[in-house]
Amino acid sequence: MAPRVLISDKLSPTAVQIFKDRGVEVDYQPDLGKDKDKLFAIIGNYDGLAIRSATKVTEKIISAAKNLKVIGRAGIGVDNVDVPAATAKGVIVMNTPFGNSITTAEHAIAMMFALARQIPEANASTHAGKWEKNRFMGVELTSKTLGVIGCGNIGSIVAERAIGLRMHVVAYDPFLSAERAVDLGVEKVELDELFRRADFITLHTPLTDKTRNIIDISAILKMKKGVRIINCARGGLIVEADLKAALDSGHVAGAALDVFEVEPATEHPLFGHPNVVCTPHLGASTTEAQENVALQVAEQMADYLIKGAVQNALNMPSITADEAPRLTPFVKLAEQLGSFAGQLTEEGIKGIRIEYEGDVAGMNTRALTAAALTGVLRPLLQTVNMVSAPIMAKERGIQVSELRRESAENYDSLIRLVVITDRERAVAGTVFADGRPRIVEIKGIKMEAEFAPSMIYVTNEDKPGFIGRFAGLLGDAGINIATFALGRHAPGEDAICLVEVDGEIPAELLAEVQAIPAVRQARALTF
Ligand SMILES: NC(=O)C1=CN([C@@H]2O[C@H](COP(=O)(O)OP(=O)(O)OC[C@H]3O[C@@H](n4cnc5c(N)ncnc54)[C@H](O)[C@@H]3O)[C@@H](O)[C@H]2O)C=CC1
Ligand SMILES: O=C(O)C(=O)COP(=O)(O)O
Repeated sequence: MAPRVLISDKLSPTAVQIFKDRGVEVDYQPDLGKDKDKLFAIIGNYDGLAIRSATKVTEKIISAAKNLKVIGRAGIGVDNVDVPAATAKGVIVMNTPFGNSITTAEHAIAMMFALARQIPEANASTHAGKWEKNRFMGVELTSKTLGVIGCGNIGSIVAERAIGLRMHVVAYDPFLSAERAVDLGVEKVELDELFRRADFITLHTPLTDKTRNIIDISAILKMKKGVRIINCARGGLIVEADLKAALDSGHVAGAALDVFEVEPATEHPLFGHPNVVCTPHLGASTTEAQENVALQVAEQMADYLIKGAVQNALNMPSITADEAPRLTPFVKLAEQLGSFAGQLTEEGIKGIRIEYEGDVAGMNTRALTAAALTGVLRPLLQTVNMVSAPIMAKERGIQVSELRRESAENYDSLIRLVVITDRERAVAGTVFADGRPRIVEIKGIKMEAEFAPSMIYVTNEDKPGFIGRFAGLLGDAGINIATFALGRHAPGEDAICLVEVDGEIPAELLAEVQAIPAVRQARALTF
């Protein structure tokens, strides 16, 4: 069945077309995002949800999203999505990190000019036939200092444009390297210094617990009297009541706000203030940016739903569309090896080491490790997947490590999964030329078996007579053997057998196998 996507915010028709072209069923309801009850009622029908900022994807919505696999944000900020809740539920959250950044940077520059020359007020006055030439006196931007808070994609475009306007740019961003600052031509400073020196301040950080309320009254009091503030990032970065007080007192000469603490903002204490310029979250609203983000989000979501490719996900390693076909059998192998180990491990797992040997060591091992963890954890957590497995393992205190070797002894590629409890148990496998995963080693014993829906795994002492009795019990129980794989360390030592059977394995049969004197353990496994 074709995957189904709901678009719940206004997106360019390009997105609808791309979904259709790629074989994804699409339901375009551009106003639905505003109706959280309706969204809650219908979200269970969809595999994908494409949004902008109006749709709030809360934990409650995610809990009702029974089939959801991917949330695609046609834009940058994902503060309207409960990403931890999505991750816990195994839902990928992806955004389009560059599609609207130039447009948003241009809006910030436009807002800076609007403030400097009071363009909106002058425009309204002129339209009203007042010709108040003497009322409006602006300030020049040239030679002024612009403080950029958050110098990532958008902040650095704003900085470049401002330098072009002959402004001096100081930037505060803990993740901005000294080299990047030099390349951009900005001066990297601490936040207090930025507050002290800037004539204009523009915000370009995401809204996080660290950045929320970054501009409050104590910050404002560190700023120059007459500072002008521009916010085209997120409303929660500024304490709006503090900003109003500072505008009223004249400490802040002007503010330009594209974003608000509560949106849509239809009434607000700053509305009507003569020194405040407002736009209704228009930062990303140009034809070009909306084409970019719609096209990109639809391609990314369709690639994931149809081909398993992952791009620009915030909670899952990337898998490109090119590598997906080659990686897929190894993802399956890693998950099945994990599942094998997970089904056999009853003690608390302290750690998992995944060893990649040969060609597979050069592949996307982050994705493979996520798949292996999924397999290990599935017996405990039915809904775990590659998105949620790494965080679930971390929450359970399981230390995960990867080891890569360029060459493998007997195969082009080998994955060995080692589960560490009070001891270490290893299982290894490969993918043959037919694209099908095989187990090739269990506890250091070489053997070869395919993973099958119903299997019996037996460890025993290598003694004559065991196989005959074991096969006899299966025959007596009417269980047909499909394949039979054996391995042992050395004559008379530890031996294992992995048998694929048709149909389910009754518990009584397992108990009978377990009672054969040479048998150490007999377990039913499913893949
Ligand atoms: N008004 C609008 O329509 C739009 C608003 N935005 C907003 O702009 C934000 C920034 O977008 P990008 O530049 O693309 O993101 P980005 O991730 O490229 O850059 C954000 C920068 O903020 C920095 N940062 C993080 N925490 C910080 C802190 N505590 N103090 C100072 N800097 C900090 C990061 O190091 C990073 O360099 C988005 O998160 C989104 O909320 C984005 C697009 C449109
Ligand atoms: O991309 C972002 O972060 C934005 O804020 C743009 O929001 P929008 O898609 O215009 O609702």
